[in-house]
Amino acid sequence: MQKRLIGLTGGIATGKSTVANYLAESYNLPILDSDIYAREAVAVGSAILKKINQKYGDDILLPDNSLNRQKLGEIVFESQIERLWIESLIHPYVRDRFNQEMAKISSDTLVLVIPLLFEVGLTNLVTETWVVSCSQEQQLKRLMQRNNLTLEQAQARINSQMPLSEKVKLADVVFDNSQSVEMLLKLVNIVMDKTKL
Ligand SMILES: CC(C)(COP(=O)(O)OP(=O)(O)OC[C@H]1O[C@@H](n2cnc3c(N)ncnc32)[C@H](O)[C@@H]1O)[C@@H](O)C(=O)NCCC(=O)NCCS
Ligand SMILES: Nc1ncnc2c1ncn2[C@@H]1O[C@H](COP(=O)(O)OP(=O)(O)OP(=O)(O)O)[C@@H](O)[C@H]1O
Repeated sequence: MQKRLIGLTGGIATGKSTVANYLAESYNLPILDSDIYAREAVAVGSAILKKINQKYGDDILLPDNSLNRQKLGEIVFESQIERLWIESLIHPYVRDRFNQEMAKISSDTLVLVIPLLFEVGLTNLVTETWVVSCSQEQQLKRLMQRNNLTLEQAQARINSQMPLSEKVKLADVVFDNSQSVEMLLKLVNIVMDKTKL
């Protein structure tokens, strides 16, 4: 039987992790998360971190030699050229890690959390696409609060992604996370009930 591979995406800070954590806890579904692999890619001692260090100097590292993510974030979300360079290093690694981990999991249903699912064209990895959405105002507010960003920094991160309205159009299933987390999780229950195989 064809495995059910759910590609969970959305805008930055719209609620993907909230949905993924709930699917893991309440439905016992295995979750693979591209942000985790992207962090693995730049681990201390990795070839990719060395390249980043060579390009941006020692200021891009923290005292323990790990990546200063805040500093790299300021660079890549301000410049498309820098972002494309980082992506060209990290995305092939992330794709390989997905393939490796997917091969190990025997469960019928699997969730792949991929913020850039549509931007990077990874939809061929999944059998259905879920988008978590919310209003622009809420997205900005949640992002600024969670990452302690200014309005300009948060807006730059949002602008670096495909507009949420376009992701909504491309999705098989859309979750409107404009209200409470409880409401979001209720929507997840409804979709899980309806799509039970
Ligand atoms: C720039 C970095 C160091 C900032 O790290 P930080 O800890 O602040 O953010 P984190 O990694 O937790 O990402 C948070 C969110 O930012 C968004 N985001 C990350 N990278 C990108 C990108 N290249 N383009 C658009 N949005 C992005 C995603 O929605 C992601 O969920 C980091 O995001 C990164 O390494 N990005 C490049 C790799 C990448 O494209 N990752 C996306 C998943 S493959
Ligand atoms: N319905 C909601 N009401 C209020 N806050 C919420 C709601 N849903 C999520 N949040 C908060 O918004 C922030 C973003 O949520 P979450 O981390 O799930 O988003 P994400 O899409 O996984 O983000 P990222 O793209 O950065 O990985 C978190 O601080 C979370 O607690």
